[in-house]
Amino acid sequence: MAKTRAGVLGATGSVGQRFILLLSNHPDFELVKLGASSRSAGKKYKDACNWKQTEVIPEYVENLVVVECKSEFFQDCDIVFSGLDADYAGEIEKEFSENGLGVISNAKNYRQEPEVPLVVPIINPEHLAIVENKINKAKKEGTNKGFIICISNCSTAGLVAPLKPLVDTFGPLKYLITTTLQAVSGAGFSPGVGSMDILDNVIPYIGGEEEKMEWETKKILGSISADGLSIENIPDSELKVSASCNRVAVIDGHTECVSFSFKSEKKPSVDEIKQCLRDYKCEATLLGVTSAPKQTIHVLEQNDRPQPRLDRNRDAGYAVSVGRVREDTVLDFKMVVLSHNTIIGAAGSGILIAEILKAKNLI
Ligand SMILES: NC(=O)C1=CN([C@@H]2O[C@H](COP(=O)(O)OP(=O)(O)OC[C@H]3O[C@@H](n4cnc5c(N)ncnc54)[C@H](OP(=O)(O)O)[C@@H]3O)[C@@H](O)[C@H]2O)C=CC1
Ligand SMILES: N[C@@H](CC(=O)OP(=O)(O)O)C(=O)O
Repeated sequence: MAKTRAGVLGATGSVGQRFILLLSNHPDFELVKLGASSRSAGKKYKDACNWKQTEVIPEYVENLVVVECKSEFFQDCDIVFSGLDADYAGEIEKEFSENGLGVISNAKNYRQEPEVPLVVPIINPEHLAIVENKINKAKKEGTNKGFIICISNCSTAGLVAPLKPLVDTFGPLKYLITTTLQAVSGAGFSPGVGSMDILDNVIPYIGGEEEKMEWETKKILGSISADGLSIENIPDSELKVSASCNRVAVIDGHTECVSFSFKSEKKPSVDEIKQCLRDYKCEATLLGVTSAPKQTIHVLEQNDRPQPRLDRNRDAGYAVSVGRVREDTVLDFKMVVLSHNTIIGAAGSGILIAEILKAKNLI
């Protein structure tokens, strides 16, 4: 099958670099275009970018010349991934979608639009039906086939991953409380978190993060409207979510301590919860797409797991790890969740979404 031609916006940043690594040597995609700010445009990628990954820059990417983020330069792309700074993503992604391009974005700008799916591909790929409906309509009517799909906030991705199979099996949640320990790569590279701020320290504030977690959870766990064109969030009156977010001196991998209660009086046992998580297979795995995790959720039994350094790369960062599942003295249950913030929390989710779209012949 012919490779799908891909572009990356914000290619020089933390998420952009992850996109490049995940796209290099990918059997389904060919990376053909890199975009960043006018500061980087015109330079070879290796000169424009302050590469901070533990793997080297893929050889063929080093000499690609970075272009400005204008849709006219990306018309040879079948799909565009965005790791743009949110201050600029709004205008740029809009211009791309208005000019016929499909954008899968890590930026927060369009997450709250009801017609834009907010997707954690191992959890709610069914929300992509909105884009499928839009593309089919555009094909039939010869109208603009551009679209935007948003990837969720990275901490929210880890949070909803174990909750969705539990909700599907044991019914809706009523209360949800989470305290996060978030890696520094989540803050990006420009300016990122200074070493004097984070070494020997914990910062108990990440601007806007708690609000995003509390809101996005209700959209991701929400449902598609009857006309198939938008998402209906779980109403605030049905689910109370409280998040407290902290930055810690970890490079990659967000850890979250999560407590929750079901709405129903009839509660599952701890063993039933663990079994439900172990049995869960995401649609990407069932479709057999390239990056799908073999095991979507790893349930760890050791008392001191999951840990970022030891567990973040399970299934190449596309899986989520859950440990310390136990009864809670205030809510029903509590557990610890770990997810790779720049893979399943960001760029990897973008790749997995594109693989699902490709498997369904939508790109
Ligand atoms: N880091 C993470 O774990 C996650 C990040 N996100 C989101 O993804 C996005 C990118 O984050 P991150 O990679 O951390 O950020 P970085 O600061 O590391 O990178 C930002 C990118 O945006 C580009 N850029 C900046 N200004 C402009 C402009 N005016 N026009 C075009 N491009 C511009 C930069 O290019 P240049 O080098 O030329 O300045 C760079 O490529 C953000 O919206 C962030 O909120 C989402 C989930 C997780
Ligand atoms: N705020 C997250 C990363 C991020 O950029 O999130 P969002 O995509 O919601 O802006 C963190 O600091 O770890």
